[in-house]
Amino acid sequence: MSSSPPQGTFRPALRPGHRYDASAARRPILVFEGVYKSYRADQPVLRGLELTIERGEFVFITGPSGSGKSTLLRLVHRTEQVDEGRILFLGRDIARLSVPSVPALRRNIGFVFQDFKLVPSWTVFDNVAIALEVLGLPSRVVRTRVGESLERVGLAGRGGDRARVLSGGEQQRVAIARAIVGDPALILADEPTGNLDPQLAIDLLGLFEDIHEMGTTVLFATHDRTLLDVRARRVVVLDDGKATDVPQGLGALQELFEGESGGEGADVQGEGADEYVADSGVRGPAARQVVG
Ligand SMILES: Nc1ncnc2c1ncn2[C@@H]1O[C@H](COP(=O)(O)OP(=O)(O)OP(=O)(O)O)[C@@H](O)[C@H]1O
Repeated sequence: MSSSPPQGTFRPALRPGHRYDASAARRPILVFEGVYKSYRADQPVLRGLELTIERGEFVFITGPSGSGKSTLLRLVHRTEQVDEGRILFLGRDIARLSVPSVPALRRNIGFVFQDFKLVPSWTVFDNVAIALEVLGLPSRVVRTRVGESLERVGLAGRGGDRARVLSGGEQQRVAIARAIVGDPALILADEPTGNLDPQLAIDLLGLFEDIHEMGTTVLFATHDRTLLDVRARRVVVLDDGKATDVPQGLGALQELFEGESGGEGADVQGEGADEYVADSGVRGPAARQVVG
């Protein structure tokens, strides 16, 4: 049922035309119930995964390479579909959302990728603005909100620069600005610091923490042990297709990380526009502009 939200509250809108659902806003933001996912029948990735994320949490998702961290995030974003089980976003089963409702889901979710997925030849401003332009917002609103977002990530005044002239850390800040410009309830970050040196990685983590402080739920997938040690946070380990909470300070992470070699390389300047548009469920003239 739709009604007016109290001032300053989160406005979940999971169906086109439904601007606010008061009961949805009280539910855990994400519940995984018996989730199974495999890409090949003989290699299941998630096997009956159970996990609840409350609104306002900051949760690290970690685990060995290939344990399914990216898969889990992609299932939430409906880039992949569960084989069995349910993922409830504010009480609604993501797998059961109709195709026209998927963009509404994604409007509530910002996604930050390891390889940034910027368009190198575009300006910083345009790389962020695209997330709002595809929603058809007036250019005056887009200008204001992009300016605010760039300020939040420490890039005020850089809007006119081409993305390709920015450092890796700055490019990831642009990607974060793009993820938050729509004021999402949830940020999914998939190894967002994997291409950055250790100090930059810690700086970037601080930025995600600032965003979290403003009320956004953050799911941060990483196998960078250093980041997990920066501050006591909820840490969920994926292994054998299941999710387990790791008690802080019990040395459990030590065992997990033995033999792990840290982040993998990726193409920083990779052509990201097509994937971003595809991932965003963006269609229509703006999408053609991006892809073209
Ligand atoms: N689109 C796909 N098609 C086939 N197999 C896939 C696909 N995506 C992932 N996989 C496989 O599923 C498993 C889990 O991959 P995923 O990328 O989710 O793990 P991860 O924990 O994020 O790994 P990493 O830490 O190395 O990034 C891996 O064995 C991977 O090869």
